[in-house]
Amino acid sequence: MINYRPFLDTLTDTALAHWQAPLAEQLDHLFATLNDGNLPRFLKQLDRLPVIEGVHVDLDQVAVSSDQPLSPDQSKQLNDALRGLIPWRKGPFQVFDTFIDSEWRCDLKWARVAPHISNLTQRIVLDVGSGNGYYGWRMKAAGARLVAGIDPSWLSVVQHLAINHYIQDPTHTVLPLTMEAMAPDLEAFDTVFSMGVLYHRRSPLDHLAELRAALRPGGELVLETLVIEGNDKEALVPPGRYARMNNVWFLPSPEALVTWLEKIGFDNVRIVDVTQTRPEEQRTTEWKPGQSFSDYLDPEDAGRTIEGHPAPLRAVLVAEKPANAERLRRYHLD
Ligand SMILES: Nc1ncnc2c1ncn2[C@@H]1O[C@H](C[S@+](CC[C@H]([NH3+])C(=O)[O-])CC(=O)[O-])[C@@H](O)[C@H]1O
Repeated sequence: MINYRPFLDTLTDTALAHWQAPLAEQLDHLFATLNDGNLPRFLKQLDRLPVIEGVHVDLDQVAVSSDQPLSPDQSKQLNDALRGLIPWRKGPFQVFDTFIDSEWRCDLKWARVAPHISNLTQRIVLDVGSGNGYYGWRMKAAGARLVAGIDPSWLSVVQHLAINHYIQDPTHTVLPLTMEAMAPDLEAFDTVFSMGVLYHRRSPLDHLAELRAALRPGGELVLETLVIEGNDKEALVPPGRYARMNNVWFLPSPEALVTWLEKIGFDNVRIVDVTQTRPEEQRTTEWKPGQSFSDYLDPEDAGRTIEGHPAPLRAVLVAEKPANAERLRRYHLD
């Protein structure tokens, strides 16, 4: 249903060549057994995207423009098709004369992350929970050779296709996979990002082990997640919801996260940023109507969520898989 062949072809002659055949088979099986009415509905929006000539791409701004101004018909078709893929949680994107003002200002997170990571030039990157691939474009702008985003949300997958419809880059994709469903132990990526995913996992240590298994020895993990203030032994398991999300499991302190990473076999673990989420970064826009960050906080106390938990605080950690890491057994806990 989605042609991943151009991406699969880019894996030839890379450290991911051994992933090509199993991934192709996994995607074939996924589409052969798929029973999801949303995907065809989302894909229909791609057919409405107008043909536009003379496209220029600015990946730093995640912007596409054209030599020629768009005709009123082209502008309307473009805007209608992109609005057909609302809600846009991640962005922003400038798509010719349409500015997708997404719920999240992902450029703000990228500005917190980018100064602390290894140079991405020519690196092969995995972005776990990539959403619609906003960060992948920033990684490509920073020189990455190949970026594989994975995200189980079909809307995110199709939003990526809408943007890549004009950028036309086969070396950046969003695959409809969870981390758990990805081929285990690829041991091939130079950098693995997991941003905004750890707290959604019931077994966060298994998630860290899976991330480690995807990295080549000497590769770098960039981990971003919700945290709490506390000592190196503390983590919050919020009873019920957290900031109205019903799938939040573990919010460790940054120091506890360091301990978890070291226990799973990462070296040189560093906490490089801790930032309180602010309403400027996550808010309702016309591209994501309905409730957003401010509605998730206690109206009387912005330091608390609506449920009374500590308000969202996010940390970025960077860690290395030891260069001489031996293949560890399943779950890497031994
Ligand atoms: N098991 C899983 N495996 C892979 N992806 C998953 C899984 N579970 C959920 N997701 C996906 O992870 C993303 C979490 S959002 C972070 C997006 C981006 N990284 C960001 O940092 O803004 C959370 C946030 O908004 O903070 C969603 O797109 C899920 O579909």
